[in-house]
Amino acid sequence: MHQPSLFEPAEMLPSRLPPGLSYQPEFLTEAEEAGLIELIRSLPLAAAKYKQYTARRRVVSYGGSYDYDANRLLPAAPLVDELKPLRERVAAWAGVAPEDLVHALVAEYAPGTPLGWHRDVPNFEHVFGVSLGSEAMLRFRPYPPETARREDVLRVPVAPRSIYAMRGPSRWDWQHSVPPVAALRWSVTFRTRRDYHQGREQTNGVSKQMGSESIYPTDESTMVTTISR
Ligand SMILES: O=C(O)CCC(=O)C(=O)O
Ligand SMILES: [Fe+2]
Repeated sequence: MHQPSLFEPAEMLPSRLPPGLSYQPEFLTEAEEAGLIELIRSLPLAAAKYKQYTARRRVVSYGGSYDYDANRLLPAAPLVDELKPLRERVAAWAGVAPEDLVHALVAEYAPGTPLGWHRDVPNFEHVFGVSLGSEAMLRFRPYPPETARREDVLRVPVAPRSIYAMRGPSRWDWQHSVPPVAALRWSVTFRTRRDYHQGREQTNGVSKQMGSESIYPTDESTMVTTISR
């Protein structure tokens, strides 16, 4: 379960956060950020596909690639060596072993690129996201959507060089989205396997039924858009 930590200086955060969300600014130095951006520019990013749609952000994934037609996770290339130092840093921050971060997704958002409302695919449990380049707004709304009202949407600005964690309710009982970014931004998200945590921690009754996934397409990586408000 999420616990408040030193990483959450109250003055940096909106007054309400979805439970289970952690955020820390200045996780990386500017030099580290610049090095990562240079690396990402050399990676084979490609416009992601979601069923018949092509997403506007460009991505490359490591450790697994979700097939939205077959609704299953396919093997993907292992993490490139150059991203292993970042994975170690993220793992240390998150309190997990580096190799437990089995999935990594590098995403590039050109100016004007949004990411639609979704939950990440149910094969994974915790999600840790490092932001590079420019600020974005992460929005959260309760899930399932029919219970959501406009005033339930919470906005969490994520700065370049920051890191966030989505665990517990923020990961399973809320959807998230990113409205069109103003300037070029990248995120590197790492995920643990869902079954890795089973038996290790209480889930506090949080619903993790996969059945809902087919009704509301929920993407980890390649969603164009689902329901916008
Ligand atoms: O860019 C971000 O920080 C959000 C990424 C995201 O939600 C995802 O890849 O599932
Ligand atoms: Fe996501």
